[in-house]
Amino acid sequence: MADGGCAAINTKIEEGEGGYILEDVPHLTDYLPSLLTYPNPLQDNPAYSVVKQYFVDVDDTVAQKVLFCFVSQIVVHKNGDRGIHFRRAGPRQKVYFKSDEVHACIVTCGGLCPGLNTVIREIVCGLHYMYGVSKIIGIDGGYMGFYSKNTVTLTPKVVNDIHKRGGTVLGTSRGGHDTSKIVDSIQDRGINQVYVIGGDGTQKGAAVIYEEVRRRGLKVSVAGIPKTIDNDIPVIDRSFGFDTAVEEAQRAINAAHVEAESTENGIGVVKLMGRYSGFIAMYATLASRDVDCCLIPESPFFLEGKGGLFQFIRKRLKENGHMVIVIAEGAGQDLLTESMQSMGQQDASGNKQLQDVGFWISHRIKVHTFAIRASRNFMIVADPTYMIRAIPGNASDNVYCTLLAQSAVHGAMAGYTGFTCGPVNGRHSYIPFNRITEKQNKVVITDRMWARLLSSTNQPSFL
Ligand SMILES: Nc1ncnc2c1ncn2[C@@H]1O[C@H](COP(=O)(O)OP(=O)(O)O)[C@@H](O)[C@H]1O
Ligand SMILES: O=P(O)(O)OC[C@H]1O[C@](O)(COP(=O)(O)O)[C@@H](O)[C@@H]1O
Ligand SMILES: [Mg+2]
Repeated sequence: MADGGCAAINTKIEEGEGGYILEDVPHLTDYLPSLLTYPNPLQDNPAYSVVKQYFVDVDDTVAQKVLFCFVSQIVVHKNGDRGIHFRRAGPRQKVYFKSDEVHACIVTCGGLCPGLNTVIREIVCGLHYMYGVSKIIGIDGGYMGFYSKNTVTLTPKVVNDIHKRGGTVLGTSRGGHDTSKIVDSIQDRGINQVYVIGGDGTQKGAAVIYEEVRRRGLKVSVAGIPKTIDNDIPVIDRSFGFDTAVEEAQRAINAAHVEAESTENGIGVVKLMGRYSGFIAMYATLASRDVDCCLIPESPFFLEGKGGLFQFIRKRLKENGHMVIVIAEGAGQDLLTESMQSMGQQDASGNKQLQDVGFWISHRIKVHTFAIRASRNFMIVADPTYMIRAIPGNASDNVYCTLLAQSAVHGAMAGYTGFTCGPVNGRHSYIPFNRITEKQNKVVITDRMWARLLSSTNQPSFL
């Protein structure tokens, strides 16, 4: 696998007076200075021409943090508030591609996520209806599809209904990122806009594709659309599909709760996705109100002794006669490796493969409650992990996916490249790849949201 970092060409920082910093994204003219520009075809589009100030000012930027002690604006110009800013997403007055010159491709990589098909649909429709583009292809089966599979022709008709389906119509995969073969394929096929939909691994892959494209001096825009069901991508407000996943997770929690409360001392355990971040578990718990204890990777816990999980289970069963435990898949991995042999295995993309915490914890609880006769050992273990991500996006995610897709299309048409897009403080922005791949967004257990959870479940903090 290639290494995703090349700070020199990925970092474009502009500093203004008074501490203003723009973490800008690359532009094709950074290495192809004499490119021609064309008027944006949207200016003649009857739907958009009525909007006042439809085009985004080239100098508009979005503040990462709104400093209320200074100016409390989110969109500012150069020399505005101090702090980090990103370029505001949206249509520009000038574009760097003629409609009939564009040959776009779309690829989806990594794990599934609700809304993937909506993003594909809206890139195709955005390119077609807003910019008059007709040459759009889909890459089959993730990065490796660039060099090992045939492409799929994408038209508004082909993608018309796909947002109603879960998964990705293009297929996806882990591993197989061969930068030079991918860029050879881009070059050989005459592709000049690459839309890459995927998580942190995918965006690292997109960054190296951009670097190689630039090294070869190609007029190719590489645009990323961040995807992760775990909501662990930093900088952006939230990731698409997360809202849908939380909603679906609630259904599983409800089922576990109904089962648990229907029997004496019933315990429902619901295992949810969240490799390194417990956002799905935390939000599903807060939303459902049926959960007695939520365990996430960011908050270590222990089983035995004073203040431990077993003591809490005994107390809750005594009080309520049943309980529901939600556990994120990455929680308690340190405890598992102590009691099981660590496998240390990785998937094809190099992600650590986790041991099954749902199976482990339910087994440990069963043994404990049996020993103390606190329960008749009735236990339901719900593992809806794949059910919450293999579904279509809900209404809110679908609207969000549309905005993301349109931001990416506007950015590529305006000649930006090596960027990913997403809402920052509610405003869609173009963000350099390195900013979203250098770290993960995690639940901060000293923040108010986790405190709200602790107070709503009244579980121990295990500190
Ligand atoms: N550091 C990296 N450099 C280049 N490609 C990468 C890197 N990490 C992951 N990839 C590629 O990105 C794709 C998706 O990565 P993966 O981690 O499986 O999912 P996600 O993008 O959802 O995090 C895979 O094809 C993988 O080979
Ligand atoms: O079974 P798979 O495809 O490896 O997916 C499992 C993983 O996918 C995730 O949903 C995250 O996937 P991504 O990194 O692709 O966003 C994790 O929560 C989970 O550990
Ligand atoms: Mg990932």
